[in-house]
Amino acid sequence: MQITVIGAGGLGAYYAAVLQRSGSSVQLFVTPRHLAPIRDHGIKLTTDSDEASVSPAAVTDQVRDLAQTPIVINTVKTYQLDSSIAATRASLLPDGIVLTLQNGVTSPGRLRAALGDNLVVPGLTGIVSAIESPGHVRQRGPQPFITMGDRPLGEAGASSQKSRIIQELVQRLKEAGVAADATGDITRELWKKFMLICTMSGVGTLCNAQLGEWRDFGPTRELLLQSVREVRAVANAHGIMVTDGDERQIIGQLDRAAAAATASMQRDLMAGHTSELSEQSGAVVRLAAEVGVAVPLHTTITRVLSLHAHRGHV
Ligand SMILES: NC(=O)C1=CN([C@@H]2O[C@H](COP(=O)(O)OP(=O)(O)OC[C@H]3O[C@@H](n4cnc5c(N)ncnc54)[C@H](OP(=O)(O)O)[C@@H]3O)[C@@H](O)[C@H]2O)C=CC1
Ligand SMILES: CC(C)(CO)C(=O)C(=O)O
Repeated sequence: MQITVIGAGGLGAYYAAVLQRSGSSVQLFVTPRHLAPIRDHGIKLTTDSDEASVSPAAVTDQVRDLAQTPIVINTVKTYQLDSSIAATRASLLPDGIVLTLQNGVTSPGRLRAALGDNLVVPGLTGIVSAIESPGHVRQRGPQPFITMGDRPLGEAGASSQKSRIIQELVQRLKEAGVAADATGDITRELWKKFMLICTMSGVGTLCNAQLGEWRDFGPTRELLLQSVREVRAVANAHGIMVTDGDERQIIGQLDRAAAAATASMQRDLMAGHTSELSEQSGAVVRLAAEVGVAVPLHTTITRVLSLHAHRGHV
């Protein structure tokens, strides 16, 4: 099966490599700094137990060179989404699908607005992976997973053609060693992950500490609980049925996560890089305003961290 992956960062290089290695034909669209390393040496994939080099079937940084494929996986960061639209459109067959894997809840709608209806399949991934240098990706920890919608965003009944493509992608990911599935309730799953990531990113950066320190200290643990509750309140006010059980599940995941963990947004802000703040706590604030829900903690996080972003570091 032919699959286009947009972006060769932590997610894109990892998924391009494992899909190509397990027999899919991957076309990889990259920014110029990734082109020569991957074209000349393939993707070097380092995991806790293994090291391999995999050459994608095709790699390019030119939209005009892209072939159309039935599946496009968009892995750029949320603040890079607009710049990736031309390549996403050019690499998609008219009856194909685009899978989004960004953290947050806004990417599927943004891509749908740009590309049109019935193409965009929202998804999320559990993985810890990062680029060591262009062409070299390192994945740590347990087996990655991907959960995706069982139909494109906004499509009422699943069209059999699109359902077939989604099931085929799930199968290809499983063959690549990824725990993949498709669900009829992807919006709820996205919001559950949103509760987790906004808390890790927002409270972690505000505290300027590793997860274990602020999670287990009474006063800042209150912020963890408040953050999860605020995001859930926004979800519920938008009609998304995130439950008490979901809330407990997310708090449990935060409690079990490694004490030394930090979110990528925290690391980005600390390093003075562009961050996903506006699509994490910033999006919580915007989405809360739409439904009249008060989110004082995420408002504070957004305001304080935007100062850090403006200054160039935490
Ligand atoms: N990495 C992880 O462990 C996880 C990440 N996520 C989410 O996944 C998303 C991606 O994260 P991650 O992979 O870590 O981010 P990275 O920054 O590592 O990767 C994004 C890549 O996309 C490239 N890119 C940007 N614009 C374009 C474009 N127009 N065309 C082609 N490529 C482009 C970037 O190029 P350049 O390098 O030149 O900037 C970069 O290599 C984020 O939303 C993140 O929150 C979710 C779960 C886990
Ligand atoms: C879940 C987690 C923390 C893993 O990388 C993440 O998505 C991020 O750092 O942005």
